Amino acid sequence: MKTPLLASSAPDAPEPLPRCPGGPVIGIIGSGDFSRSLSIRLVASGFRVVVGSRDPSRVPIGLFPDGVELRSQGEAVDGAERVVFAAVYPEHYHTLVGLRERLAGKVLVDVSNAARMNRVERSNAEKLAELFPQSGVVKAFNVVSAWALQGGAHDGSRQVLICSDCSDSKAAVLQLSRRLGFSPVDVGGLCASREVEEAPLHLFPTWGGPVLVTFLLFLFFYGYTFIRRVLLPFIDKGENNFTQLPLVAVNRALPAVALVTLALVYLPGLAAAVLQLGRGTKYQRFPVWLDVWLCRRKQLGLLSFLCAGLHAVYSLCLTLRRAAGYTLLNAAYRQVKAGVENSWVEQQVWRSDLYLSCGILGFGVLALLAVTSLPSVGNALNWREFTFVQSGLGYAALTLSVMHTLFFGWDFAFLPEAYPYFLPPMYLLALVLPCVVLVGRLVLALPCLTVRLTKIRRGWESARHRRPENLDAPGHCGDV
Ligand SMILES: NC(=O)C1=CN([C@@H]2O[C@H](COP(=O)(O)OP(=O)(O)OC[C@H]3O[C@@H](n4cnc5c(N)ncnc54)[C@H](OP(=O)(O)O)[C@@H]3O)[C@@H](O)[C@H]2O)C=CC1
Ligand SMILES: [Fe+3]
Repeated sequence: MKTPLLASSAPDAPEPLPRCPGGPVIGIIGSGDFSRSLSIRLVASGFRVVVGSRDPSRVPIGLFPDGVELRSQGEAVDGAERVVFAAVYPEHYHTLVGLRERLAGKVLVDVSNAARMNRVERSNAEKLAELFPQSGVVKAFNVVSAWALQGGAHDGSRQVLICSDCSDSKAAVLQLSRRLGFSPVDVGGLCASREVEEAPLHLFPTWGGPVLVTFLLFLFFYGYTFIRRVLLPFIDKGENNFTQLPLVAVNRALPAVALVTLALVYLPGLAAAVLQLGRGTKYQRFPVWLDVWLCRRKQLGLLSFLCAGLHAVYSLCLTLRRAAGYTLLNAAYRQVKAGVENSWVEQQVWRSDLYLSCGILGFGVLALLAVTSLPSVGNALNWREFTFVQSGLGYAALTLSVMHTLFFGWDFAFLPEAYPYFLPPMYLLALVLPCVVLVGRLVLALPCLTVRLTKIRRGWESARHRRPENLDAPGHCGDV
């Protein structure tokens, strides 16, 4: 129910709130972005909401969903049954001290973030608890952005870190966040709030390693093509191939990076299988580097997809280059001069069609993999479907990409001119790791190894491990 804009903006002239039937009333102090997004989520989850503003007449009620009451700060606190959110920046907390008595006995939720990392002073939540000693201050929801709150994906996958020194208040907020469709994690007392407040300041913490690996691979392949096709021919014969640098060289490096990165997605799974086979048990932790690598496969896969996508776009643009026009004209002129009427080479037609077809199919499968790595899509699949997509289709994408590269290379690797300055063609280098992975996968598919590995993964242990104390040893961290 939408209230007409309040006649009175004086906070101390409380007007009884109309009590409409429905869920519990939640109070929110502040009418900014977070308040708006939170009220959308609360209303969608069946709560009633009363928002407290310093000046309700200045806040356009249309920005809030139907049913939200817009009142003074004091009225919002009084109207809330138990839980009140402080959706204001922490530097303004002191302006709320006039509400101390009215907030006594209520749960006061602090949603603020830290302004910087490694602070020495107390956390915002600890400061708020000092200002409001009679309220149960709880730190929560700060890791969720206003945008994610509005998104309303009630899939329970989004974690909310919660801490408080008051167990009753914490329990109330844990329950509330579950009803809002989040996955609450109790991280202890209010002393944990400093870390919780700094959590949103980390920038893509799981992407650093994969991005660095992809960047270094790009530098390597770009550097290799620069030396082999530009620098050495220039020093040796004075050839000017520098025009290749902005586009052609980039488009040579990108597919190589995509291929190697995709191989890096499947290599740790093979290494884990080999370790388990060698150890004869799955109840031993993997080395830390392997654990970390296993946990970064999704990021590596998405980066491989990005490079493959860029390669596709670059390749489509190759014919738009001025250089492509000149090369075609020159070739046509030479052909006319030589009196050649038909330049059709059957073998080359097969080669280019096969190479393009494998590339398109490989990219399509890779796109499917990327889509299923989205939590909302992945969550809709059962375990068998997810394994089929991520492992079965993953190897299909790798095989198609290897075939695309082999058709591209054709018989070139067998010609002496493929090795100028004793440097092999780049596509051969890019094929090494993917071929190792594919051969490794085939070897592991041998029945004797598959049967043993399946037994190990279902809990069987070789004789040297079968001791009673092993029964409660920890399992491995990454799923393979
Ligand atoms: N936006 C986001 O994505 C997220 C925000 N947060 C946290 O939520 C809190 C609010 O953020 P957000 O909603 O984005 O900020 P906004 O600036 O959009 O809103 C803050 C609100 O605070 C109220 N307020 C109360 N007292 C004062 C005062 N003295 N001076 C200025 N404003 C005051 C104002 O409402 P009025 O004028 O009606 O009184 C204002 O609209 C912050 O602590 C932030 O760290 C946490 C996670 C995500
Ligand atoms: Fe290609």
